[in-house]
Amino acid sequence: MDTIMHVLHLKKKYQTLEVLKDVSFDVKKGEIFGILGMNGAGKTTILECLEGFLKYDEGQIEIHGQIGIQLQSSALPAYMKVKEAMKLFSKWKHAQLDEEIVKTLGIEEIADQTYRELSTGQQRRLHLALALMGHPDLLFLDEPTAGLDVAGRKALHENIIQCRKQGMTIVLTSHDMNEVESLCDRIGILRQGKMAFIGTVEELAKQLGRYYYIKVNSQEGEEVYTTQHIQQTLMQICQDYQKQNLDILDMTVNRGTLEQHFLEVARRNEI
Ligand SMILES: Nc1ncnc2c1ncn2[C@@H]1O[C@H](COP(=O)(O)OP(=O)(O)OP(=O)(O)O)[C@@H](O)[C@H]1O
Repeated sequence: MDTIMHVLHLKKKYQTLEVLKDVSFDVKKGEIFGILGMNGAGKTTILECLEGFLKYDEGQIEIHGQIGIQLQSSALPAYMKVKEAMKLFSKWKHAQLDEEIVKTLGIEEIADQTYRELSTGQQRRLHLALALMGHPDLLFLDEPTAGLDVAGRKALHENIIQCRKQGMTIVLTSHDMNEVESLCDRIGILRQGKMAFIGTVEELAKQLGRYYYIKVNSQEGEEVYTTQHIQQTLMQICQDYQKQNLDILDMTVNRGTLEQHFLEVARRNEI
C-alpha cells in the first residue's frame, strides 16, 4: 500500500513543556489511522502540526495529496445559517459537496438553522460536510464523535466508513476504544512524547496478550480465570466442573480488551 503521509522526528514544545519529543509514523493510503493517548499526551498537538495550524520545532511532515480538516466545536459564527456556511466554504474551496454526502449527513434538513441552534451531533455532521468539500485525499478528525449519543455515533461511524470506501485516508483521535476497534485499521499510541506502539489492534493484543481471560458461566454463576497456559487450564476447568456436577452453560476466551492493552502501553514508564 502506498504511503500518503510521512511524519519523521516531530518535536514540539510549548514554552518549557516538551509535548512531542520524537514522533515518527507513516499513514498508508486508504487506511483509517487512530492516534491514541491519555489526556494531555499530545494528540491534538500532532493533528494541528499536520494540519498546518501549529508550527513545530523540528522534524518533517510529508503529505501527498489534499487535506480536509474538521472544525473544532463552536468554530463558526453563532448566527450563521448552515446553508450560508456551506456557501462560504464552497466559494473558499472552489468545490461543491456531492449530493450523496449532503443527503447522508442530513444537511438539507438543517440548512435553514443557525449554527447555535444545532445539536452537538448536527454540528459534527456539518463539520464533517465542510471538511469533505473538495474531496480531500486525507481527512483529519479530532475526536469526531465525542459527546454524541449511541445513534449519533453510529451514524457518524457509517459516514466515516463511507469516506474510506470512496478512497479517502483518515487520521483520527479518540478516547473511545469501541470506536477505535471498529473503525481503525492501525493505531499509534502516544506516550511521553513518542509513539510507544504502532500497528493493528490484533498486533497490540499479540504483543501484550500474555494472559488469556476465561469466563465460565454455570448454574452457580460466572467465574473468570486468568492463565498463560490455555490448554492446561481449559482441561482443568472442565474436569473441576464435571467433578462438582456443574454444567458449563457458556464459556468465552479472550486475550484482554483493547482498553486493557491501551492502558498498559499508555501508562508504562519504559518501553
Ligand atoms: N497553546 C498551548 N500552550 C501551552 N500548553 C499547551 C497548549 N496547547 C496544549 N498544551 C499542553 O500540551 C499538552 C498536550 O495537549 P494536547 O491538547 O495536544 O493533548 P491531547 O492528547 O489532545 O489531550 P486530550 O486527550 O485531553 O484532548 C497538554 O499538557 C496541554 O496542556
